[in-house]
Amino acid sequence: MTRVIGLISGTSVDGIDAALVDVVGSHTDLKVQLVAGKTFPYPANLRSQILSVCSGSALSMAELAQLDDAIAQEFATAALTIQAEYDIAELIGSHGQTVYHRPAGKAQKDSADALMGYSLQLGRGALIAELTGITTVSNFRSADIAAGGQGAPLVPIVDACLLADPNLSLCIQNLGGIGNVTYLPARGKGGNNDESEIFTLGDGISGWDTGPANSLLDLAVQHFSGGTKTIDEGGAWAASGTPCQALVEDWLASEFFRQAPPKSTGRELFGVDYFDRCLVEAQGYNLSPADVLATLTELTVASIVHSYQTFLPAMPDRVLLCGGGSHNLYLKRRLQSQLHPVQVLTTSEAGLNVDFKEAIAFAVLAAWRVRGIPGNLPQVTGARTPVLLGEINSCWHSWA
Ligand SMILES: Nc1ncnc2c1ncn2[C@@H]1O[C@H](COP(=O)(O)OP(=O)(O)OP(=O)(O)O)[C@@H](O)[C@H]1O
Ligand SMILES: CC(=O)N[C@H]1[C@@H]2OC[C@@H](O2)[C@@H](O)[C@@H]1O[C@H](C)C(=O)O
Repeated sequence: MTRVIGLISGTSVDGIDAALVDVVGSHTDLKVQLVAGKTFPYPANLRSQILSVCSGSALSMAELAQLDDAIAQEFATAALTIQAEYDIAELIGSHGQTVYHRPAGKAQKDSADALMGYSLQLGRGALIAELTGITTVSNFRSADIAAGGQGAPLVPIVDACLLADPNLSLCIQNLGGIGNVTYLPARGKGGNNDESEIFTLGDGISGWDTGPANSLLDLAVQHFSGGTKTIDEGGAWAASGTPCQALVEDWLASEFFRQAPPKSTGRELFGVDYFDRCLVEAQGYNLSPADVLATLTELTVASIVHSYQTFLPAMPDRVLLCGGGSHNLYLKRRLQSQLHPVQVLTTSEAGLNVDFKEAIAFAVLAAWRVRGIPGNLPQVTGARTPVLLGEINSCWHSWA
């Protein structure tokens, strides 16, 4: 058993999810026990600095260094706090804070080469290791990208190990700032049922980013509330509106939703500029703020359902939701209605906490990294091969 701390702040930039996890086994025998989980909100000024960088504001090198260290310090404090009342962890897996994600894509003008991806997560692991005295694995996406992959999503392999069902095909649908799905065929049907090797078992598994989940909803809430609210609690505001289907259909016709996997995205596409364009287009339909929120919720729902219908071999038997959007009851209800007769539940109902699944996944990926086990699924990210994910920042001084 290895006690590991998993740390991540996602595209919602709401704070650091920290999970103290006991990890046992490796692939199909993988077991995790969540000892403690807590979200540490960013200080308001740090959050707005990060959001501004994510929306394309320029930064000097000195400001970049300052931001990187400020984030690393918050992550280190989260790690020290989460384990304060428990036996200390041997390892940290820190995803860091994504501030820029450029997916691998089509050839650049005048070049035969496909454009390589680039993804930047701040909160350097070396500083977290130094401040906590715990060896820290960080920078998880770069090796997959160097191998020609998208660098995302990375969680599907952990979903496969922890959630695959012998009899039911599943979609594990994350509803964070951005949405992503892992498709898991029933283990007993068609797929390889080898208990020892996830990369052959990975045969029928697929996964990709589905598009915006909450990023546009949060921007809309902030806009319509004059900055007094950050989220639509339970989806109540959106539930009081009516979605404009004509707008949803227009938006769904855009390139990202038509693109076949492997694909990933971020706030670079579904951020402030996209939301501003949505607002302009909504003006033509005379929509109230509640109608705009309902319409943006419907975009999330339609993009998910459309991508399952288009890119999966068959609709799943069951969808398990996770991420903050699984607390949005209106979003959940609309998904349930559009996916009918597919059953919609949450990963918590399958034993994996909806709020800490991503942090748990990076704890597992860190444990694999130090044991020399690759962590990407090439058929998901598009990488040429499985690769070791993450850089190990050893903490020598804690051994002295
Ligand atoms: N009670 C709630 N009601 C409605 N929405 C909620 C609730 N709780 C969380 N959310 C939504 O979930 C978002 C946070 O989700 P989460 O923490 O999973 O995102 P993230 O991890 O930052 O994103 P990503 O998975 O894209 O990296 C919030 O910004 C909000 O929109
Ligand atoms: C670049 C980046 O941080 N991508 C995140 C983001 O948030 C959701 C979606 O976009 C997903 O693909 C990815 O995160 C999860 C943790 C992943 O890699 O599986």
